[in-house]
Amino acid sequence: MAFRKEPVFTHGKIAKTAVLLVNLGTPDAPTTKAVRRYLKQFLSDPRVVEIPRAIWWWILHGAILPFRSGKSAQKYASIWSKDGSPLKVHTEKQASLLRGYLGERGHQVQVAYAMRYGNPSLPEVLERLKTDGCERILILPAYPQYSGTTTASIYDAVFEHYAQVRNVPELRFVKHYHDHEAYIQALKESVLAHWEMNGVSEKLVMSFHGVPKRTLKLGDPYHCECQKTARLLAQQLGLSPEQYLVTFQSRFGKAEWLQPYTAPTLQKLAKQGVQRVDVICPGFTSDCLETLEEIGMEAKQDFLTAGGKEFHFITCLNESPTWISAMAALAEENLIGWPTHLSSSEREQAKLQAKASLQQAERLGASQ
Ligand SMILES: C=CC1=C(C)c2cc3[nH]c(cc4nc(cc5[nH]c(cc1n2)c(C)c5CCC(=O)O)C(CCC(=O)O)=C4C)c(C)c3C=C
Ligand SMILES: [Fe+2]
Ligand SMILES: [Fe+2]
Repeated sequence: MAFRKEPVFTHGKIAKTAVLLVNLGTPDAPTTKAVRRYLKQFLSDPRVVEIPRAIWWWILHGAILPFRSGKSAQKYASIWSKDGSPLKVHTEKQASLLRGYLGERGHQVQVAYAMRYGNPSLPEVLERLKTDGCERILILPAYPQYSGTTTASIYDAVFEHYAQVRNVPELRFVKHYHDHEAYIQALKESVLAHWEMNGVSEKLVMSFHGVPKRTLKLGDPYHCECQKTARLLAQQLGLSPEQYLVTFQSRFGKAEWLQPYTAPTLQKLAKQGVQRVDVICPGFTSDCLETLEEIGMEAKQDFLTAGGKEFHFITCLNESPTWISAMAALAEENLIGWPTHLSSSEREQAKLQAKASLQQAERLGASQ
């Protein structure tokens, strides 16, 4: 086994702490070539598709990549911003804001972000944190609900990287925060802000990314965690069971996924005479292809074509202040026991740095 090259151990070096926000990832460009590269990495992950490797290799390379890459690239092109993929733009801004919030709360931590698939890659960012002297790393997945297909895949990639490293840092992982008070509060505020601007709809549809149904029977808690998030959010909003629905979107392949599916449910609601729906995607912390295109464009069209009159998509948490402070609270709770607190002079310095990073995030926001 050949380990990665690393610096000689030196005495007295101050060990730093990092919070690493990890999201799913996205293509580098909305082109067939870049989408193909991304899909190949994503769909080759045995956590994502559980079909035996030899069979799946033929299906992936013979049927999926040649056809899906171009179609997906067109969809990506319809949501691409001048700064790049929305998922990446939001994740970068969130990390920058989180750095500011944690600094203001008196923590001396580095905050970085990485992608499970695509760039900036997890190995590349973990390597950079090592070079920067980070001896403690808290991994914060961008997924509130745990799933073997997403959260555990981040764990795999982290372990796989450190399997090649001699001096492995202290590691902590946030598993989930589907029922965390601050996350539910951030969702509640985004719905209330939407209602204040647009009035209240007849139904609030809470659409989560789907997974194959069999994973539920095989022990994946994802379905239950989605249901719990929905129940807590509905409670906070004072909604009765008739006023909201939980649905699952983005089905891939022919097998059954978690039901009810989002698009057919919206069509059914329109046919039943529901005139207006609000759709929120609580499982996505950043807007991305699945929310902006699949919900904001495709599902909207489905609802209107089936006779619905008004379709409102409630944007994801993105850079909302309650969400960034929820992330800061989550990080803080999981940093307990690690020496991240600053002396009073260091605190003053951190406040200045925090101000600078907030300004940088605002500049990034202004250029969006
Ligand atoms: C093939 C199986 C897939 C599983 C299982 C799956 C689970 C899953 N995904 C997310 C979050 C996101 N998925 C996104 C895109 C996306 N997802 C799949 C497939 C599976 N996802 C594909 C093939 C794609 C790519 C787009 C396409 O070709 O349709 C995204 C958006 C990424 C972006 O660039 O904007 C997110 C986010 C979760 C939370 C999840 C299980 C819980
Ligand atoms: Fe997905
Ligand atoms: Fe369940």
